[in-house]
Amino acid sequence: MEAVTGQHFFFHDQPEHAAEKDSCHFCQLRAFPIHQTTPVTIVNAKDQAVIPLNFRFIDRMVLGQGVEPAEDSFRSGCSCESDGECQYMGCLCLADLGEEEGSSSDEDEDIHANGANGDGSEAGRKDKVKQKRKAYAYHTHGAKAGLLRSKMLNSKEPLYECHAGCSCSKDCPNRVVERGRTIPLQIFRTDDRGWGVRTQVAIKKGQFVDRYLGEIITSAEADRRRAASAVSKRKDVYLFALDKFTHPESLDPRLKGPPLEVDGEFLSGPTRFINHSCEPNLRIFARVGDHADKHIHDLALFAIRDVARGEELTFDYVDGVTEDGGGMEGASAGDMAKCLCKSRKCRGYLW
Ligand SMILES: C[S@@+](CC[C@H](N)C(=O)[O-])C[C@H]1O[C@@H](n2cnc3c(N)ncnc32)[C@H](O)[C@@H]1O
Repeated sequence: MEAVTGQHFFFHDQPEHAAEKDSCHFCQLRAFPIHQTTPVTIVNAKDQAVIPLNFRFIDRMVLGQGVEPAEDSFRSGCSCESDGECQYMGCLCLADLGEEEGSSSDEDEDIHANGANGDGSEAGRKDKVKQKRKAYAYHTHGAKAGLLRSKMLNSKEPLYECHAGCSCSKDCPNRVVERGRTIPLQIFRTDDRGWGVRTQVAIKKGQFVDRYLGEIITSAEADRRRAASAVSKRKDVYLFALDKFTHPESLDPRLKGPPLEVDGEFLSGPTRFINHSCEPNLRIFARVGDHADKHIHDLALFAIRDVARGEELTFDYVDGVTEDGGGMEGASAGDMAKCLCKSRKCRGYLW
């Protein structure tokens, strides 16, 4: 670790080291536009290991061969007249959501705190309850503004957000993932699971942490990479299928399947180093901006409980789903990767 940090601090601002600088992980992280306010740091106080040299930090998805975003003619966005409208029926970005059956307890908190026009009046509260409202994912008011509402935390529903093609501003409350990471993270060497990630600030339940980035590849290319990997189960931990909207009868040929996959093994952000826990503090959600890009939807990590500053971040790699419903039948223990999460709810194996 000292060897690489020394090179970075003493040589990477010199033009003759440009090639070396390009492959330096510290320089890649420093080049992120949000580095000054929201840095990602790397520390190893355990051993001499360094981040794999064939890995590169990126801050946006990379589209692999044969993967195309939607054509401009298929793009759309909402035409809401103000940011506040982007949580109600009529915002095109929420068009795929069912209407809510009455208000949830989460919404009641917003209503009681603010009333219809933010004046806290009882009349305003009643008006607001009467309004038809879409199942907008985030709290809009008060201390919880921008946090995922409780009912979303346990849901497998995708998050629909406004985006660059919309008429609302970049401050629209429905652009939480789009605005990006606001939490400084540290990649650190764990005692027993290689690298892990911890937060440098306290995180609130429902707060967005970061996206899982990587190279978006076709399913054929993902299969090829699995086969080429010496231990294919190991390859699986870096591959995530973008299958949230995949359906064999979809009218969109790109959503009929098989889905595209994200490979974070060699190109990714800090979330690629987050370890698994059977009792995690984060959960991964599918997030879509422009509906024309559902085939390349985002994978967004949110806190599902309050997380203390310095705590290691984890998510459940299989989101609680085991092939046989939780038991170990059908697979021999020798094939399975032992889980070291040490939680009370540990299932014993990663997959
Ligand atoms: C996506 S990577 C996470 C970062 C990884 N620790 C590293 O050093 O690059 C997944 C790999 O981390 C290790 N890992 C993650 N969570 C684990 C756990 N709960 N128990 C044991 N190993 C774990 C396994 O080796 C797994 O294949």
